[in-house]
Amino acid sequence: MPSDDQSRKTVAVSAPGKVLLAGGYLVLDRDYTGLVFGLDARIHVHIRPLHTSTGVVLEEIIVKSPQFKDAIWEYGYRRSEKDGGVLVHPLTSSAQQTLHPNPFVETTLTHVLTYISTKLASATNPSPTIHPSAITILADDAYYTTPSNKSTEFTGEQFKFFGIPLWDAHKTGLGSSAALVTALTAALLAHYLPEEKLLTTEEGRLRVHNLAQVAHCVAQGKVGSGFDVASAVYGSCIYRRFSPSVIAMTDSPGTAGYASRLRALVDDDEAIAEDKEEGEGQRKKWDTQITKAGAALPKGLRLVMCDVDCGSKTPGMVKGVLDWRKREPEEAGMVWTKLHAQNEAVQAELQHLCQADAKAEFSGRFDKLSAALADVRASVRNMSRLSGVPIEPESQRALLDGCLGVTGVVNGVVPGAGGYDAVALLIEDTPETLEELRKFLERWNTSVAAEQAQLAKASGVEWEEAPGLVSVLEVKQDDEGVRVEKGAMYASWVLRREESNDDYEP
Ligand SMILES: Nc1ncnc2c1ncn2[C@@H]1O[C@H](COP(=O)(O)OP(=O)(O)O)[C@@H](O)[C@H]1O
Ligand SMILES: C[C@@](O)(CCOP(=O)(O)OP(=O)(O)O)CC(=O)O
Repeated sequence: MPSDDQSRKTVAVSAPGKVLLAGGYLVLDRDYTGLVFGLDARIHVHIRPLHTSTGVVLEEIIVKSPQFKDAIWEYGYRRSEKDGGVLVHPLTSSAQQTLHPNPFVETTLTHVLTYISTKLASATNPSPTIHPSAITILADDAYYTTPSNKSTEFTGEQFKFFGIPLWDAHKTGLGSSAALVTALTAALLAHYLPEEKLLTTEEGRLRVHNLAQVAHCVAQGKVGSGFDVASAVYGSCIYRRFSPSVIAMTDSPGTAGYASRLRALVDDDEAIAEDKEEGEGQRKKWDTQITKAGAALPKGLRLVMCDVDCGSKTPGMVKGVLDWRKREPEEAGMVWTKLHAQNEAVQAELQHLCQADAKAEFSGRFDKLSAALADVRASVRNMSRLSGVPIEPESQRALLDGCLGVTGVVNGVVPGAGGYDAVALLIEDTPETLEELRKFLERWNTSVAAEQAQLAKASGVEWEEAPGLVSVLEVKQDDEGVRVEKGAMYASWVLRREESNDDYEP
């Protein structure tokens, strides 16, 4: 076995989910910022060398999500000629893979392996071997609504077996794809490159950020602002996006010179980067601004997410809002300006409260914050009404208003793109407030279920018991971005599924 293969390490990396508390839609435009909190729900990626029992070296990477049924993706890869990079293709032997591709995994492999191939290349070894590996993805529970009728949980373990295929899982909207792409990017870099300081230096972290942004943008069709990848890398922050032109590489993997261009882009390398429009030697093409100061919650306040087990399709909503903005620039411009000022007022009040932490707590301490969030909600509803996109739909408005009636709930918003994803509340951080909130949601669910049953009866439809509609997600704000984890905590998951593939059978 070649010595560079032996030097490859088994590595585990995790990255956090997110909630965009303020700045939805506006943050798509570089003139505006978004306030994003990282969460303690993380996506974990474990990577190890893949050795075949025969010793035959295959160009293959196997990716598994063992918490879900049938979630195995097998990829072959090959270096393309003329510096075109590494092309990754699904191995067609897996029928599931054809039916259920995983573009986020595939695109990340293509881009990160291409980048790695340029980093490993040297004058004496221009085409270094990329050895096969086995990757395991594990997600904290909060990313998916637990199916009420399929509790196949392994007690005492950190991760849950969901008992359903990934494509049937209901997402809670915490940003699984951005956390996955970020953790996978960092894990691949740490595994294949002989680097110790990937996540402990600013430069290393920036490289993970740039590469993950490119891979996520390509997989997602370049519709997002990248706030979710930024928070997966850096944790909570105030985010100003990079200019869209930064990642406007018009060619695709496999075209001559793609690998060097990708490397130049990711490393922001003036020696190789050529930007004919902006002039040569333009270093710092990446103009992302990530500010950690000001993206914190004061002591005594915590974030709570309430899952509504429904979900919305963000790209369609983004299109709807942007189409309206194009159609009605004056009307939308007024909403943008007002909402921006209100978002900034929320940021300013949070900062003020953080600085005043040392002072004694007093009742009414969060009144100003509550009012600032109410202003934001009013403008978001206005945006909803004018654009015709259900950003804070009526049912979410009623839920938020209902929660506001619980003592200790400061206020809440439909985060990010809004719609029917989980709502975010800021509450006083006491066990009593959380308990009261849970009780309120139980009553809420009972009354919604009763209402639905009555409607069904009136229309003559057979009634089945309604599932729990709204629940508190076990998740909190957490400041830390992508980090290296101890591999040992994944051992049972990495091994269990290999020993017993029967577990995948329905
Ligand atoms: N546990 C997982 N294992 C493998 N891929 C996953 C996992 N969770 C999410 N993904 C990938 O991320 C996609 C969901 O991304 P997206 O629709 O952007 O939702 P989100 O808002 O959670 O990011 C899935 O279709 C899948 O490709
Ligand atoms: C509209 C947006 O500004 C915010 C969307 O935030 P969400 O948190 O709703 O995102 P998804 O996880 O993709 O559903 C689009 C963007 O900035 O990318």
